[in-house]
Amino acid sequence: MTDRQHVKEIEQVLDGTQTGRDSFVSASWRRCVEIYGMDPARNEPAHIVTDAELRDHRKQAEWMIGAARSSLQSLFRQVAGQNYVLLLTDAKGVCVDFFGDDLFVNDLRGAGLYLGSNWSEELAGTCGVGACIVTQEPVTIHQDDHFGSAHVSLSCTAAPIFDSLGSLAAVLDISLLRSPTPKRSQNLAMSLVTNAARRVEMANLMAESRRDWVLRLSDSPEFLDVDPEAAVRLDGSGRVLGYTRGARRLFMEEGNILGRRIDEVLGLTIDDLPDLMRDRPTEDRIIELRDGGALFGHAIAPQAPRTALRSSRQGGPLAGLAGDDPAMEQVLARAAKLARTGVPLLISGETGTGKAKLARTMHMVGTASGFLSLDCAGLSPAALQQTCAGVNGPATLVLRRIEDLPEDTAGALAALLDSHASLRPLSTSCVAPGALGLPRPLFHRLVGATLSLPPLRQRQDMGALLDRMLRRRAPDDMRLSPSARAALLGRQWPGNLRELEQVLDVAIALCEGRVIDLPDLPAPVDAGDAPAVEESLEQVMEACGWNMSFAARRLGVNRSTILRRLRRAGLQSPV
Ligand SMILES: Nc1ncnc2c1ncn2[C@@H]1O[C@H](COP(=O)(O)OP(=O)(O)OP(=O)(O)O)[C@@H](O)[C@H]1O
Repeated sequence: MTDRQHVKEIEQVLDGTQTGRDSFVSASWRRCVEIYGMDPARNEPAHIVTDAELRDHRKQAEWMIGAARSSLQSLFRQVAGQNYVLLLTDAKGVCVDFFGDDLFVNDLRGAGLYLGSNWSEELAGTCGVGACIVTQEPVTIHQDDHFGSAHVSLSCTAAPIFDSLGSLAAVLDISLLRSPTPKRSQNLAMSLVTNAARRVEMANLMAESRRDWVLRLSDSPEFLDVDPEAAVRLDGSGRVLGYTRGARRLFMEEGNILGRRIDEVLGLTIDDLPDLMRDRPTEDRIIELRDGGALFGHAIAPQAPRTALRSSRQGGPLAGLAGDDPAMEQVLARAAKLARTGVPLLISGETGTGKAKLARTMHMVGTASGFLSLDCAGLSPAALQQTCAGVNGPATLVLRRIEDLPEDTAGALAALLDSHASLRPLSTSCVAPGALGLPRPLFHRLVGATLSLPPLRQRQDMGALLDRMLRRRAPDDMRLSPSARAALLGRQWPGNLRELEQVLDVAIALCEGRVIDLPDLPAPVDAGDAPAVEESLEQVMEACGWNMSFAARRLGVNRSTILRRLRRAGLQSPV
């Protein structure tokens, strides 16, 4: 297109003729003439700020330049050899960081694709950065989409970067000096630049959230831990302190979520966050949305310790583990006092009573920043060492089902704890401390104090637990009929909280309307099979007629574990 044709098309657009341009281009042309008073025939070169002004702009944008650097570097590597240049501009359109091929520096500088160029729309006319600042959306301004004829050889694709309060902070632009004619040739550039902008927002949110919770969200479990789509920053009471643009889009219908509590927009509370930490399988970390959809969540605990809880009564994550139950209150008050010490702890209780959850929550209110969690069944010395190899600095080591620790790993674990004094072990076990059968040296490295969780059937806060679990799993207005509630309160719950969660999941799935009734409840599993946690191995064996398969099933372990435990305890069948 010649300059004359370009000017003519701009005039047609101003007269209201549709010429096939994207609407945001036509709108920008109109602003250029009607608001900034620009002449379509102009051929002005790029606007470059002075060195002193550039220093000022860079200084103001220092935090953003830092947050964006590694994303820009990786984006530049992806487009290496394809003549793309990357510009990071501040919210006013001044280029504060730049990645381009040294071979073309003079050409790039001449075209304004360089440090210090000012691409605000009121100076440069229609351009990628300028249109992005005005629309706050990603845009491609391709060749003669540009207003000024000086820029019509360029193709510029720009995406906005927002700070965690939702204000425009910067623009990331990827440009070509010369490009193929079809605009769609820049579709890949658009996807690269929007993804890079999302990662910069994420890096920025993470950097400013060291003392707060971050909840990262993704609709696919594969990307949850590596490249999530959205994130929110939460204070200790679950209020939203900041978010990425992805989260703003996600909660669009909720309006502004800043300052609101997360349970007002998602089916979870701050107390649920420990369940969404990385030690849980990704596919278990599901969060229900209010519109019936679901997302996967990854919660990252504050890295710096919060103020100590003097007692669980004062609120906070530990208090969220129970309602009004005297036994739980005692356990949690003790847990709150022990959480911030380095004392090794054993948490015992029947299967599903919430031992692992209590361990994670204690880590959260404790002082250690690192967090490791290992299942002891079948754990080899090599796997143990490999998991703990990268530890530097204070870390919590959760050892789940310590009673299943293979004999040959016991020595390695004792040695590891001796060589890593900053590792604090929190072990969980379904058998009473006295029946653990661990070698004495290891036992005393693991059990400085004990916490024993009551079985669900003995808890007096089951009503509150039921309501809380239902609120988290079902739509807001779903409730239990009085007879369904009474039936649940009367059950034995050999699988404890885990079983309760599963029964509710089944009931929610089977329920036709909004009221869960008796027929929706799955039948209780035979309470006679329930193992009593504090039962000794000998008692279990006797109850099972010394049949190892029965005993294995009753304790929820395999036969070889029973054999090993019998050997350790020096027990033999009386017949
Ligand atoms: N206080 C609680 N309130 C609500 N749900 C809970 C609570 N504690 C645990 N849960 C839920 O119950 C289930 C079992 O919890 P957890 O894995 O901590 O039990 P556990 O005692 O470690 O089990 P096991 O010994 O079988 O490994 C989990 O899904 C967890 O989210």
